[in-house]
Amino acid sequence: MTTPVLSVRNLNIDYVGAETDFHAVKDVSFDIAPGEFFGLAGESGCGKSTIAFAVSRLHRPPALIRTGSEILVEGRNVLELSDDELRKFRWREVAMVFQSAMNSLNPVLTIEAQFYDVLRAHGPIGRAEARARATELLKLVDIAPERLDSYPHQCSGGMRQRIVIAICLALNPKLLIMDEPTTALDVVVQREILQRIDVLRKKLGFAVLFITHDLGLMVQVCDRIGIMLEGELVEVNEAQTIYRQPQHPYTRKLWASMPKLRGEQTRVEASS
Ligand SMILES: Nc1ncnc2c1ncn2[C@@H]1O[C@H](COP(=O)(O)OP(=O)(O)OP(=O)(O)O)[C@@H](O)[C@H]1O
Repeated sequence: MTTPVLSVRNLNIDYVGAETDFHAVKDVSFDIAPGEFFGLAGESGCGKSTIAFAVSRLHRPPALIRTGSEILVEGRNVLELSDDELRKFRWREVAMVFQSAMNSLNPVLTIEAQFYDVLRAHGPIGRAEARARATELLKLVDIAPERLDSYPHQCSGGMRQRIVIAICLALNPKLLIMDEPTTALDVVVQREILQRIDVLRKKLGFAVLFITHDLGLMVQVCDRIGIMLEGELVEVNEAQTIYRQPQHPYTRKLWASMPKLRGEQTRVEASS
């Protein structure tokens, strides 16, 4: 069997308070295979983002990962990495697109400079080489190279989001975490971006951890889906099973709370 790109084992996370602790993630375990598109769904507050931040080692106090929890990326425990190892781990092994990623670009730097910052932070690279690499990366997300000279405010929301995704792919990560990456965008742009990601992960081989509360969107793009309820992972199944034969009563309840989908549910497929 191939080693999973991500293996989460008995993950317990508390938010430590002055009086009491809040147990936000409760003994969660799941695997993501290389190249797999894996979704985590559940209502707001069920702990999805807390998991995403822990996997990228971006969690901050008061979040506290309990002893005994394991997060393995290709078999290596992320929770034991030193600061130096962490610097190499971020972007190279795991890259994360946040909820409001399109607003995370630096407004006073050109797109080229923002690519340069990431590329240069991970090894010596000249301006010309960085520009060539950035051009290549922009092409992957269907953006013309002239945009390298633009500032973020000169690009649309959907374009900025695709630029952030291209920056995330700059160092060929094995896992791309996307936490509600398209929530602020209209449905057409949202769909286009997810189609692009689907094409890219097939072409480049990275796996995706996709987080959203939109189960309908999730079944269209994911291979497998985990359903979370109040910090617990209550069901993990193939996307089609989640759609056609949901096993857990809460998964059925989630569907019942969503507007009815009409006709056959088909996967999002796009040509490369
Ligand atoms: N800094 C914090 N301090 C205390 N509690 C927190 C903190 N951040 C999150 N929580 C709590 O932890 C729980 C899980 O939050 P989390 O953001 O992971 O949920 P989520 O499923 O990602 O929600 P959403 O879909 O709204 O982003 C929630 O009850 C939230 O209120």
